[in-house]
Amino acid sequence: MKAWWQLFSEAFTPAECQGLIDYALTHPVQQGSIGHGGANKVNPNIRRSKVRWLGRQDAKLFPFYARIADMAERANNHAFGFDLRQFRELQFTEYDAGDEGHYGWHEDNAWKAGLEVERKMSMVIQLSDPADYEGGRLELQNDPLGPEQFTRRGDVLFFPAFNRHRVTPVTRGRRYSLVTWFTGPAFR
Ligand SMILES: O=C(O)CCC(=O)C(=O)O
Ligand SMILES: [Fe+2]
Repeated sequence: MKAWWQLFSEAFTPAECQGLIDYALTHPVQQGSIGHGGANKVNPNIRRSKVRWLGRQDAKLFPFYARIADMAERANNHAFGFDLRQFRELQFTEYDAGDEGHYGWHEDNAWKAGLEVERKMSMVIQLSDPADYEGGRLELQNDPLGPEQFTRRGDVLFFPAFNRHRVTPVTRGRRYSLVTWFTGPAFR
């Protein structure tokens, strides 16, 4: 592993980001949960956000998934060197100032013994125009992002799932992000 994160700045255009938001909002909404596998729980103290799942089988999204797969491979080859086999559905996330949308410090992998496959690399895409919200900063524990980094619409960030991170409360407006995880044989 050579870095704690890898950023592709403005990899998607504002129009692409808006198109994704509009399309994602047509999907059924759920309350964001925490935990993995069968143990998913809703705990608003740790996480307050709404999620919508964008299916892997949706032909409309194939080109988009292909671009993500390509970037993921470049990020992994360049920065992490993990053994990754596949990636999950896209999670479209909504954080609203109205209910102080946030997600407290957490890791995305499970650190559970006996797992065959686990989340190893995480990805977040910044879909919202930064003028549309305040707060809602993604913070990384290891090698923190600078104040200007990962603030632009269309920015794509990859990091090891075990780099602890959080999203600070949204204090004005609404922030949308797109998240997915790349899995492979569990860390040993
Ligand atoms: O929305 C974000 O910026 C990150 C969300 C996150 O960490 C997660 O869903 O695991
Ligand atoms: Fe996360």
